[in-house]
Amino acid sequence: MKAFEAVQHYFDRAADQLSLTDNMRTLLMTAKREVQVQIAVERDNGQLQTFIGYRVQHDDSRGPMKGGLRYHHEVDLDEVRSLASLMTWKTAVVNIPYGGAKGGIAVDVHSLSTRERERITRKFVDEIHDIIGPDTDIPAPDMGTGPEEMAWIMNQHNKYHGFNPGVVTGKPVEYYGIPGRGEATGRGVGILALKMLGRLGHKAEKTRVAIQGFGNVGTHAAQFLHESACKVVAISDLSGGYYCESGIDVPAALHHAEVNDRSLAGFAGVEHITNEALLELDVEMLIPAALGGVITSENAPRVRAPLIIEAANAPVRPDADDILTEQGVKILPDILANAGGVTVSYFEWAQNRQYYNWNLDRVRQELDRVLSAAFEEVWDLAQQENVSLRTAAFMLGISRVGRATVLAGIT
Ligand SMILES: NC(=O)c1ccc[n+]([C@@H]2O[C@H](COP(=O)([O-])OP(=O)(O)OC[C@H]3O[C@@H](n4cnc5c(N)ncnc54)[C@H](O)[C@@H]3O)[C@@H](O)[C@H]2O)c1
Repeated sequence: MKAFEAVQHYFDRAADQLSLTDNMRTLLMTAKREVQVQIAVERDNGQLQTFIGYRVQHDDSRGPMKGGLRYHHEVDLDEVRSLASLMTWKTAVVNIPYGGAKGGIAVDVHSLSTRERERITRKFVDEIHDIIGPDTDIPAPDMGTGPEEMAWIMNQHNKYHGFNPGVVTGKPVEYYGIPGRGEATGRGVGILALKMLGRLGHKAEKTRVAIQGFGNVGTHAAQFLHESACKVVAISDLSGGYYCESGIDVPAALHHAEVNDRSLAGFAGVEHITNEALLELDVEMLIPAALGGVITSENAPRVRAPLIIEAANAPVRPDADDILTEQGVKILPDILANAGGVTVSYFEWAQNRQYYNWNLDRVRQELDRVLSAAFEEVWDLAQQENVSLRTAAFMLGISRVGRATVLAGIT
C-alpha cells in the first residue's frame, strides 16, 4: 500500500463513521494544488545537477496551509501528497488555525555541502515564492532540514516580497525563531504519553519505554520521559539498538550523541540489539520515532508493548494497525502524538506577526494546554463512538475541516 492510500484508508474509516457523502470525501481528500519544480544548481565541483522539488497544498479552509519541507532521496509526489493531507487533519485535531501542506526535494542531503544545500534551498524558493507566504502557505523543517534551511527560506522569500519572518517557522532562535521549537515534537510526545498512562491507570515509575530513533524527536521524548520517572530501557538509531534492563542512562546517551555527530555508535555499557528487535521488546510503551512503515503485518503479531505512541509519521501500516488493535494494543496516532512541533510553529508565527517575543516558560505552558485539550477531545470521542484513538482523531480533524468548508460555502 502506498503512502497516500494508507491515509485514504484511515480517512475512509473515519468518514464512514461520520456518514460523509462520496462527494464530500472527494472534496476533502483532493489537494488544492500540487506543484513540481525543477531545481537546477551548480555543485561545488562545477557540474550541473537537476533535482525535483514538490509542494502540495492540501487544504486551507481553516487557515494558511502549513507543513514541513523534507530533503530525502526517497521523496516523491505520493509521499508528499500523503503527508500534506496528514497535516490538514493534524492542525485540525489540535485546533490551530491552519490548513495542511507539505514539500520536499528528492536529494540525498548527506551528499551535499552546506553551500550546496543553501543553493538548492534558495533555488527552490525562487521557484515557489509566489505560492508560499505568511497568509497562504508556511513551510517548516522536516526530515533532512532544520533551522539553517528555514533562515535561507525566509531571507530568499523576503527578497521578492519584503521583510516578513512569518513566511516560515522553525527558524534559528536568534533569527526570528522561538525558544522551545527544537524540543517541541519530542516534548509533545512525552506530554501525551503521560496523559495516556494516566488514562490507562499506569504509573510512570512502572513504565518501561523503548524508543526507535534518536534524532530530534527521539532525543527530546527520551529526555522528557526519563525526567518524568519512566524507565527508558531501549533506544536506537541508524547504528543499531541499545538495551539496558535496569534503564538506559539517558543523559549519558544524549551527551554521547551530542559529541559524536548525533550518532549512538560506540555507546557503551549496554546490550546491543537490532532496530527490528527493539520493536518487539517486553516493554509497557513503544515509541517509533524514526521512519514510517516500520510496524507491518509481519512483525505486528510479535509486538509486546500494550501501548504505542506514534512519534514518527505513519510508523504503523494499516494492516498492522488492524492486527494490533485486535491484540488490544492502544495506539496514540501520529496526527495527535507528533503535533507538538506544528503547535509551537504556530506560536512562532504568532510571535512573528505580533513582534512580541515569547519565552520558553510561556511556550511550554501553551504547548501543554493545546495538546492536553486535544488529547481529552480525542479520548472522549473514542469512548463515545467506541472507536480507536486513530479513528477518533481523524473524525475530529475531518469534521472540523468539513464544517469550515461548508461554512465558507461551496459554489
Ligand atoms: N522533527 C519534527 O518536528 C517532527 C514533527 C512531526 C513528525 N516528525 C517525524 O518524526 C520522525 C523523526 O523525525 P526527526 O525530526 O527526529 O528526524 P531526525 O532526522 O532528527 O532523526 C531521525 C532518527 O532516526 C534514525 N533512523 C533513521 N533511519 C533509521 C532506521 N532505519 N532505523 C532506526 N533508526 C533510524 C536516525 O539515525 C535518527 O536518529 C520522522 O518520521 C518525522 O517525519 C518529526
